[in-house]
Amino acid sequence: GSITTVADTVSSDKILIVYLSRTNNTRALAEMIHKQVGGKLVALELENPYPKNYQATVQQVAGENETGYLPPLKTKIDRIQQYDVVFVGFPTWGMQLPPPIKSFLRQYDLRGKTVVPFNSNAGYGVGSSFRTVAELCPNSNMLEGFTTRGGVERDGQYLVIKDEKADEAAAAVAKWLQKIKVLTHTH
Ligand SMILES: Cc1cc2nc3c(=O)[nH]c(=O)nc-3n(C[C@H](O)[C@H](O)[C@H](O)COP(=O)(O)O)c2cc1C
Repeated sequence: GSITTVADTVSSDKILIVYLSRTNNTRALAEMIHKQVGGKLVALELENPYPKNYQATVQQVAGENETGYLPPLKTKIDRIQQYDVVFVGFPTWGMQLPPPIKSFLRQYDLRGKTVVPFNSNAGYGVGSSFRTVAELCPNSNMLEGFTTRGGVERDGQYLVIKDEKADEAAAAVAKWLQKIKVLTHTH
Protein backbone atom coordinates (compact mmCIF):
# COMPACT_ATOMS: atom_id res chain seq x y z
CA GLY A 1 0.00 0.00 0.00
CA SER A 2 1.29 3.43 -0.83
CA ILE A 3 0.77 6.74 0.83
CA THR A 4 0.19 9.62 -1.54
CA THR A 5 -0.78 13.21 -1.13
CA VAL A 6 -3.29 14.52 -3.61
CA ALA A 7 -5.37 17.62 -3.89
CA ASP A 8 -8.94 16.50 -3.57
CA THR A 9 -11.92 18.80 -3.34
CA VAL A 10 -14.88 16.92 -1.98
CA SER A 11 -18.34 17.81 -0.87
CA SER A 12 -18.89 17.35 2.89
CA ASP A 13 -21.68 14.85 2.30
CA LYS A 14 -19.12 12.50 0.74
CA ILE A 15 -16.97 12.40 3.88
CA LEU A 16 -17.24 9.71 6.54
CA ILE A 17 -15.32 9.91 9.82
CA VAL A 18 -15.28 6.58 11.66
CA TYR A 19 -13.47 6.12 14.94
CA LEU A 20 -12.85 3.79 17.85
CA SER A 21 -12.24 5.34 21.25
CA ARG A 22 -12.24 3.99 24.78
CA THR A 23 -11.18 7.00 26.85
CA ASN A 24 -12.26 9.68 24.34
CA ASN A 25 -8.91 10.99 23.12
CA THR A 26 -9.41 9.68 19.59
CA ARG A 27 -12.99 10.88 19.82
CA ALA A 28 -11.71 14.41 20.52
CA LEU A 29 -9.60 14.22 17.35
CA ALA A 30 -12.56 12.88 15.36
CA GLU A 31 -14.70 15.79 16.51
CA MET A 32 -11.98 18.27 15.50
CA ILE A 33 -11.73 16.75 12.03
CA HIS A 34 -15.52 16.80 11.79
CA LYS A 35 -15.64 20.46 12.77
CA GLN A 36 -13.10 21.29 10.07
CA VAL A 37 -14.33 19.16 7.16
CA GLY A 38 -17.91 18.22 8.03
CA GLY A 39 -19.33 14.90 6.93
CA LYS A 40 -20.81 12.01 8.89
CA LEU A 41 -19.25 11.21 12.26
CA VAL A 42 -19.61 7.61 13.47
CA ALA A 43 -18.30 5.99 16.69
CA LEU A 44 -17.66 2.28 16.24
CA GLU A 45 -19.41 0.16 18.84
CA LEU A 46 -18.97 -3.55 19.41
CA GLU A 47 -21.51 -6.33 19.81
CA ASN A 48 -19.53 -7.35 22.91
CA PRO A 49 -17.76 -4.38 24.51
CA TYR A 50 -14.27 -4.86 25.93
CA PRO A 51 -13.94 -5.16 29.72
CA LYS A 52 -13.78 -1.98 31.80
CA ASN A 53 -10.56 -3.24 33.32
CA TYR A 54 -7.45 -2.11 31.43
CA GLN A 55 -5.27 -5.21 31.98
CA ALA A 56 -8.14 -7.53 31.04
CA THR A 57 -8.56 -5.54 27.83
CA VAL A 58 -4.84 -5.70 27.04
CA GLN A 59 -4.97 -9.50 27.51
CA GLN A 60 -8.06 -9.90 25.35
CA VAL A 61 -6.62 -7.75 22.57
CA ALA A 62 -3.34 -9.71 22.63
CA GLY A 63 -5.32 -12.94 22.17
CA GLU A 64 -7.38 -11.47 19.36
CA ASN A 65 -4.25 -10.24 17.59
CA GLU A 66 -2.70 -13.68 17.88
CA THR A 67 -5.65 -15.52 16.36
CA GLY A 68 -6.74 -12.80 13.94
CA TYR A 69 -10.18 -12.67 15.57
CA LEU A 70 -12.39 -9.93 14.16
CA PRO A 71 -14.84 -8.73 16.83
CA PRO A 72 -18.33 -8.17 15.39
CA LEU A 73 -19.44 -4.55 15.18
CA LYS A 74 -22.77 -3.33 16.48
CA THR A 75 -22.43 -0.17 14.40
CA LYS A 76 -23.67 -0.50 10.84
CA ILE A 77 -22.68 2.03 8.17
CA ASP A 78 -25.50 2.87 5.85
CA ARG A 79 -24.59 2.80 2.12
CA ILE A 80 -20.80 3.08 2.38
CA GLN A 81 -20.67 3.64 -1.37
CA GLN A 82 -21.99 7.22 -0.91
CA TYR A 83 -18.64 8.29 0.62
CA ASP A 84 -15.49 9.27 -1.30
CA VAL A 85 -13.25 10.04 1.67
CA VAL A 86 -13.16 7.87 4.80
CA PHE A 87 -11.25 9.06 7.86
CA VAL A 88 -10.47 6.13 10.16
CA GLY A 89 -9.46 6.93 13.75
CA PHE A 90 -8.15 4.62 16.48
CA PRO A 91 -5.81 4.40 19.45
CA THR A 92 -2.65 2.31 19.26
CA TRP A 93 -3.33 -0.98 21.05
CA GLY A 94 -0.39 -3.29 21.69
CA MET A 95 1.55 -1.31 19.06
CA GLN A 96 -0.97 -2.50 16.48
CA LEU A 97 -4.25 -1.62 14.80
CA PRO A 98 -7.12 -2.38 17.22
CA PRO A 99 -9.08 -5.51 16.19
CA PRO A 100 -12.39 -3.60 15.79
CA ILE A 101 -10.78 -1.43 13.10
CA LYS A 102 -9.65 -4.58 11.32
CA SER A 103 -13.28 -5.72 11.51
CA PHE A 104 -14.43 -2.43 9.97
CA LEU A 105 -11.89 -2.52 7.13
CA ARG A 106 -12.71 -6.18 6.40
CA GLN A 107 -16.46 -5.63 6.48
CA TYR A 108 -16.67 -2.55 4.26
CA ASP A 109 -15.29 -2.24 0.77
CA LEU A 110 -13.29 0.99 0.52
CA ARG A 111 -11.83 0.34 -2.93
CA GLY A 112 -11.43 3.52 -4.99
CA LYS A 113 -11.93 5.73 -1.94
CA THR A 114 -9.47 8.01 -0.21
CA VAL A 115 -8.66 6.59 3.24
CA VAL A 116 -7.18 8.84 5.92
CA PRO A 117 -5.99 7.33 9.22
CA PHE A 118 -5.67 9.23 12.49
CA ASN A 119 -4.46 8.05 15.87
CA SER A 120 -3.82 8.79 19.51
CA ASN A 121 -1.43 6.79 21.67
CA ALA A 122 0.31 6.83 25.02
CA GLY A 123 3.53 8.18 23.56
CA TYR A 124 4.89 5.08 21.82
CA GLY A 125 3.62 6.02 18.37
CA VAL A 126 1.43 4.29 15.79
CA GLY A 127 3.38 1.01 15.72
CA SER A 128 2.24 -1.08 12.75
CA SER A 129 -1.27 0.39 12.72
CA PHE A 130 -1.04 2.73 9.70
CA ARG A 131 0.74 0.02 7.73
CA THR A 132 -2.04 -2.44 8.54
CA VAL A 133 -4.67 0.05 7.36
CA ALA A 134 -2.82 0.28 4.03
CA GLU A 135 -2.63 -3.53 3.81
CA LEU A 136 -6.33 -3.95 4.52
CA CYS A 137 -7.39 -1.48 1.83
CA PRO A 138 -4.91 -2.09 -1.01
CA ASN A 139 -7.20 -0.55 -3.62
CA SER A 140 -7.76 2.71 -1.77
CA ASN A 141 -5.76 5.91 -1.93
CA MET A 142 -4.34 6.24 1.58
CA LEU A 143 -3.18 9.68 2.61
CA GLU A 144 -0.60 10.56 5.25
CA GLY A 145 -2.07 9.95 8.68
CA PHE A 146 -2.24 12.13 11.78
CA THR A 147 -0.98 11.00 15.17
CA THR A 148 -0.71 12.66 18.54
CA ARG A 149 -0.19 11.79 22.15
CA GLY A 150 -3.33 10.87 24.05
CA GLY A 151 -3.69 9.33 27.50
CA VAL A 152 -1.95 6.56 29.40
CA GLU A 153 -4.81 4.40 30.66
CA ARG A 154 -2.31 2.01 32.29
CA ASP A 155 -1.39 4.85 34.67
CA GLY A 156 -4.94 6.08 35.18
CA GLN A 157 -4.48 8.92 32.68
CA TYR A 158 -7.68 9.01 30.64
CA LEU A 159 -8.87 11.97 28.54
CA VAL A 160 -5.85 14.19 27.97
CA ILE A 161 -6.90 15.99 24.76
CA LYS A 162 -8.87 18.75 26.50
CA ASP A 163 -8.39 22.40 27.48
CA GLU A 164 -5.09 23.75 26.14
CA LYS A 165 -4.08 20.28 24.84
CA ALA A 166 -7.25 20.32 22.75
CA ASP A 167 -6.34 23.75 21.34
CA GLU A 168 -2.88 22.49 20.42
CA ALA A 169 -4.29 19.33 18.85
CA ALA A 170 -6.89 21.30 16.85
CA ALA A 171 -4.13 23.50 15.43
CA ALA A 172 -2.05 20.44 14.52
CA VAL A 173 -5.10 18.82 12.89
CA ALA A 174 -5.75 21.97 10.84
CA LYS A 175 -2.14 22.05 9.67
CA TRP A 176 -2.27 18.36 8.71
CA LEU A 177 -5.53 18.77 6.76
CA GLN A 178 -3.92 21.61 4.82
CA LYS A 179 -0.84 19.50 4.14
CA ILE A 180 -2.78 16.52 2.79
CA LYS A 181 -5.04 18.95 0.93
CA VAL A 182 -8.35 17.48 1.91
CA LEU A 183 -10.27 20.56 0.94
CA THR A 184 -14.00 20.75 1.28
CA HIS A 185 -16.75 22.75 -0.29
CA THR A 186 -20.24 22.76 1.15
CA HIS A 187 -22.59 22.57 -1.80
C1 LIG B 1 -5.66 -2.30 25.26
C2 LIG B 1 -4.78 -1.08 25.14
C3 LIG B 1 -3.51 -1.20 24.61
C4 LIG B 1 -2.70 -0.07 24.45
N1 LIG B 1 -1.47 -0.22 23.87
C5 LIG B 1 -0.73 0.89 23.63
C6 LIG B 1 0.51 0.80 22.92
O1 LIG B 1 0.95 -0.28 22.52
N2 LIG B 1 1.22 1.94 22.69
C7 LIG B 1 0.77 3.16 23.11
O2 LIG B 1 1.43 4.17 22.87
N3 LIG B 1 -0.40 3.28 23.77
C8 LIG B 1 -1.17 2.19 24.03
N4 LIG B 1 -2.37 2.31 24.68
C9 LIG B 1 -2.80 3.65 25.11
C10 LIG B 1 -3.74 4.31 24.13
O3 LIG B 1 -3.28 4.22 22.81
C11 LIG B 1 -3.91 5.79 24.48
O4 LIG B 1 -4.31 5.92 25.80
C12 LIG B 1 -4.93 6.46 23.55
O5 LIG B 1 -4.85 7.87 23.67
C13 LIG B 1 -6.33 6.01 23.88
O6 LIG B 1 -7.25 6.53 22.98
P1 LIG B 1 -8.80 6.69 23.33
O7 LIG B 1 -8.87 7.69 24.48
O8 LIG B 1 -9.42 7.21 22.10
O9 LIG B 1 -9.30 5.35 23.76
C14 LIG B 1 -3.18 1.20 24.87
C15 LIG B 1 -4.46 1.30 25.43
C16 LIG B 1 -5.26 0.19 25.57
C17 LIG B 1 -6.62 0.32 26.17
